[in-house]
Amino acid sequence: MSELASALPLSRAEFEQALRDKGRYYHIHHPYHVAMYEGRASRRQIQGWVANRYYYQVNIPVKDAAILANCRDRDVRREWVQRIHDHDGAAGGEGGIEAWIRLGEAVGLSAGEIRSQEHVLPGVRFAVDAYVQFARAASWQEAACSSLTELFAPRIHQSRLDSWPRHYPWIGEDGYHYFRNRMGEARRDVEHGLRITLDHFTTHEAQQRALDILQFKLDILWTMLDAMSMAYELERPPYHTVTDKGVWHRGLQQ
Ligand SMILES: O=C(O)c1cc(C(=O)O)c2c(n1)C(=O)C(=O)c1cc(C(=O)O)[nH]c1-2
Repeated sequence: MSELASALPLSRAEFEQALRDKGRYYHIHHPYHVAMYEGRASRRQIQGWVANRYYYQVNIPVKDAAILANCRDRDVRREWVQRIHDHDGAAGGEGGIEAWIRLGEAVGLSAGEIRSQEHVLPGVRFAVDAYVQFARAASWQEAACSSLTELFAPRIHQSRLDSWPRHYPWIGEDGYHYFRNRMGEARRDVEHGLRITLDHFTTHEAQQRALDILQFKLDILWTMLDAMSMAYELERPPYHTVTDKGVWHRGLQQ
């Protein structure tokens, strides 16, 4: 192929397909996640996942606020702001963060324990912080593109709804609201994020960058589960060779 031909951009449909093809690296394939939906996860592994993922949940609206702060397009902001309401809860309604705490209670954690972030591992914290930092520093279009792992999220939420009640009857029914709510919200979010991405990244170089951005986000999700595998599956939490106490820091920006 000549250099000129290789520099041609993908068509809109081909570019969308290339983004969707990144789904093969989604954390649904991480062994920690596979163990959870195949019923091989211990109670402690599920509790550890829920407690650690709380840090992702509370940072999503902060990340979305950073996108809004960088965006001068009122129409985009009007649509994007809905994501903050979804997680923080609009007046009178429960938001995703509250629903996540209910999931935590349903798996046997207390609300205080979850909110304190005492179980959040440094590796999870660093991965999530990298996502928020990226959204602050990047253009709003690039940050919107980084949310596109949500293309693959309805399937992962569905996999939990299909398998968890069967494998883990000890989890209370009240815990499943979060996953149910996200099925519709993620589809709507992704339609918007995809529109922005397909409109903005139109040259060959820009499309390659969008694919790199999506890979960066996939790396974040995968790395979070790597940290959890070390702590709750391999029993090698940070400093395990030195102490059995969780001495790591709990965040410097509380
Ligand atoms: O449970 C999951 O596996 C999962 C994954 C993702 C994702 O792919 O980033 C999100 C969510 N859940 C989620 O609940 C959510 O609200 C969410 C927002 C975003 C984002 O990047 O803006 N990703 C995700």
